[in-house]
Amino acid sequence: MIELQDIRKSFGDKEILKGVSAVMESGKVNLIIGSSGSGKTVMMKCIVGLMKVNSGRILYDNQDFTAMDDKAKKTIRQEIGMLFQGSALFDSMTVEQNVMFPLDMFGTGTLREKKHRVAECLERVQLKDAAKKFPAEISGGMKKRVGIARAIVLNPKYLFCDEPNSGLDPQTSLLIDKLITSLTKEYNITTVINTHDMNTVMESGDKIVYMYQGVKQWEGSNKDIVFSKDQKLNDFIFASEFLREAKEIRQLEMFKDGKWRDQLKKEQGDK
Ligand SMILES: Nc1ncnc2c1ncn2[C@@H]1O[C@H](COP(=O)(O)OP(=O)(O)OP(=O)(O)O)[C@@H](O)[C@H]1O
Repeated sequence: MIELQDIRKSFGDKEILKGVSAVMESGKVNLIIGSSGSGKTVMMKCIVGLMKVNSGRILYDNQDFTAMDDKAKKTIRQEIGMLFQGSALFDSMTVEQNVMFPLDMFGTGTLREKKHRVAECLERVQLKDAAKKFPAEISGGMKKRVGIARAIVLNPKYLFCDEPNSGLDPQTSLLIDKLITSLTKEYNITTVINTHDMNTVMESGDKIVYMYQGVKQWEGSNKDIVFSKDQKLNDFIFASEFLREAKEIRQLEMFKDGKWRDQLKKEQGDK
């Protein structure tokens, strides 16, 4: 679990994060959504320590990351897996060498054990047959899966993914989302995803934090979204006529199923 307590971040006199508090839960895919410039990337960089907050606290499983010395921060960093936008693979290395890289940097164990772990991760993302290929020889979706294998090779407790579906077609995106969700649940990882992808929001959004101009405007799950009355969130998610109609149909279906009672209760607590 990662807890943000009233974090603020400014550049000069421009305040980008205006006191954000949120909980990123373990075993869940926690999504950060919001329009361009709302502060999602700055927030993620603050959480992983690439940027320093001006005030507030960030707790990794109750340990105050913001108050740690460099040595303690390094320990937390070794428990973090990162999937970068565009996969960020090394072009001159094969798929298996790319996945081996974090093990060579931070891992312990013999070469044989490391190779075994790489094979295990490639198997998990169904890329065993591509082990000897170079990034230029595989598709965008496969590159993402290599990125995922590399991100999980050190058994992270925390996984950060920046726009994991950028540049992928909707079907491949769904496969990537499902893979990230199943790994998150299987290994009880606290996964944090920064995304614009509405399919991801609807399919994988166990926990969603919606950012608006540096403020946490709304939080809830993909099921709550259908019943949310937050106008800013609705304008952002259901931007097209088509999606607004789809939302109404979904509400009707839930109404018929009787699922609306729980949602209505939640809605009353919604802004
Ligand atoms: N290093 C920096 N120095 C100054 N301003 C910055 C810096 N990084 C980000 N910003 C500003 O912070 C604001 C939020 O940027 P951020 O990248 O977090 O937005 P975002 O929500 O991730 O947008 P997008 O969806 O387009 O990636 C923007 O106004 C941006 O110009």
